[in-house]
Amino acid sequence: MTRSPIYVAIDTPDIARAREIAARVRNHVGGIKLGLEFFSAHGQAGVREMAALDLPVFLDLKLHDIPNTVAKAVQALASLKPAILTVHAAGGLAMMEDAKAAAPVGTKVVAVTVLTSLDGNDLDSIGVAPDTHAQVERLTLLARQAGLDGVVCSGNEVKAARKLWPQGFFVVPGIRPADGNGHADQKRVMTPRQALDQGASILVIGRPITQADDPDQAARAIEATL
Ligand SMILES: O=C(O)c1cc(=O)[nH]c(=O)n1[C@@H]1O[C@H](COP(=O)(O)O)[C@@H](O)[C@H]1O
Repeated sequence: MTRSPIYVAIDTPDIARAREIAARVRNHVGGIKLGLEFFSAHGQAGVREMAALDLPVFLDLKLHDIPNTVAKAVQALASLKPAILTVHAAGGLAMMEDAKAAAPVGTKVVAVTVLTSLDGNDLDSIGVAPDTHAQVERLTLLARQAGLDGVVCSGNEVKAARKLWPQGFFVVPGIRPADGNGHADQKRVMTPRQALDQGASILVIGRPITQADDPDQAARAIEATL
């Protein structure tokens, strides 16, 4: 049986709730994603507890600092052996190279390009040319040059990015089912089916599953569209 491409983003500081969601959706997802909210509340002990549920763990800490600091942080996380670990591509080439060198064998290190919560106006406001496509493409090439495994981008850019890096691993968040209500803080969104068709390797889906009355049913319904 091939694994589902869905990683469910378990964004909660409540570990009992995190365990409950993971247990309920486990047959309809390929893994769980633990990010800043969960890690800030529970740290490595919490990640180990969730890893005991025996689903691949995507540790999304979006590391972004000078190369030495990021490399040492990756070393400090290495014993967790996450399936996937994130850094920010905007940290630059040397930071990404050093992050990859410090990561355990078997951990995919992927770089966040342009957050899915940003649009062209947001890029302009931080002094970056207001073209999300061009910026994603540029950072994808940089991540490739650094020897990373892939990048994180929205479904809108994944086709163009994959063209630049056919063997890359493409993580796509900002996923909203067609019948869902509201994008919340996400600006560049796409349906699960479209994102896969455009070249996503995996889909990161949080609130459409975790905030549903029945997370298992929500995951199942999304899986049925794939
Ligand atoms: O790296 C990520 O996973 C990520 C990158 C990005 O550009 N946008 C983005 O939303 N994410 C993460 O994907 C998840 C999206 O959650 P929902 O909007 O609830 O589906 C969150 O855990 C975010 O931290």
